[in-house]
Amino acid sequence: MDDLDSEVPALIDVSKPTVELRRVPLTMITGFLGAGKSTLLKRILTEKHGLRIAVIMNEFGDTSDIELRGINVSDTDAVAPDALKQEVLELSNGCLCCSIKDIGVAAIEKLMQKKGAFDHILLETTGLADPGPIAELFWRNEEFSSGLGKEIYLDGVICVVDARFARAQLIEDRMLSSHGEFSSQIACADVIILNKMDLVQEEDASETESHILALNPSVLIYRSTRTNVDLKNILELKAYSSPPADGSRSAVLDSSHSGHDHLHAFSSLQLSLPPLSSSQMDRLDEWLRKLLWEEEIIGSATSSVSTQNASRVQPQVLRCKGIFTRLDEPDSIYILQGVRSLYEMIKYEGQANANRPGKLVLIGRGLSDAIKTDLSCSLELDV
Ligand SMILES: Nc1nc2c(ncn2[C@@H]2O[C@H](COP(=O)(O)OP(=O)(O)OP(=O)(O)O)[C@@H](O)[C@H]2O)c(=O)[nH]1
Repeated sequence: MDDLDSEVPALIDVSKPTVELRRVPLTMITGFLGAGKSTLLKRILTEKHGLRIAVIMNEFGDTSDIELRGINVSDTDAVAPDALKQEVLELSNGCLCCSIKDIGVAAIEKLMQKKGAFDHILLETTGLADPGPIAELFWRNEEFSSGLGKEIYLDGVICVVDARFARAQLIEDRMLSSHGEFSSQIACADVIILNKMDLVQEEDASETESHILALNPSVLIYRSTRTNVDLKNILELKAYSSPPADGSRSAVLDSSHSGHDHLHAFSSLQLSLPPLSSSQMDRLDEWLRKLLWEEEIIGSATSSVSTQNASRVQPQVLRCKGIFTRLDEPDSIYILQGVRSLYEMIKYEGQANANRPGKLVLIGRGLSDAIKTDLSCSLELDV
């Protein structure tokens, strides 16, 4: 991927679960044009839900017409460069609404000056944004950990999907020679709001859900009309410090989807792993580094598709999640979370695992069964 960091990120020591106390959770909202992101934000900014949420958006758009008496525009920074000018509306339901042109760390740093005025941050991205690089901003790399990471943590990525047009959009994305943003948004999401259910039949919605799960087997999907989901389902997810959702409902997708008809399309791979020995855990870590950092042709799609240029395709992992157990540590589980080239493995003690099997979920491009074989060989497992 062109925008991947060329430098190998340092692996952070995360042997103890990070304490999330006092840090403010941040949720990213993505979704294709017209899916219902503004509708969701408007709801949050106007409804009485008792939550103090700060919403950051690129610029006041549909929500600028919120007719609330006594709206108080404060903190307009007259000397800041255009991109950093931020307006904060303090709303009567306790929310803060912020507008900034360039969403990024600077916008959040500025918002954090109002710390204490809110308990959660929602960050809206534009309909065409690939959330991957933005999510990476909030990853616990060293720079983030020593700065803004002390104040906020990425709680999860929500994607609002138009139930009426999603299927067509996904099919269109598959035709592209490079992946489309829509697929990328779905691949990166922890929760999908399947919106505009009033416009579709049940069977269409189920089919769309299958397409979504094929791309991202561990995502949670909530159906909605006018984004009327319970906010509890999208806030406080702790998606980056919890194991992947039980993939049982997406079992159909497992490797069957990876032999996809188009090499450039996103797909997912789900691998089951037995409890591992300590040396297998070391080799797993080595293998992940090879896959995520070196982008070697571990499992190029050549094995499933015999086209001449297939050997040019390298696996590119956008998101990985996993849960592993160790034979020598029956009271611990290890959770893997990764966005693109950054990943971490967190050990949770006091979790009787009864040697339950582990699993690894990879979401990206050019994933094929050859990756499974490569991992099995590395760990000396029977395939
Ligand atoms: N029928 C129907 N219309 C909806 C629903 N949710 C939102 N809409 C309408 O769909 C249109 C687009 O909704 P927005 O919330 O503006 O979508 P958006 O994702 O913010 O769009 P962009 O800002 O262009 O990316 C608006 O006219 C909404 O009123 C729904 O559940 N059903």
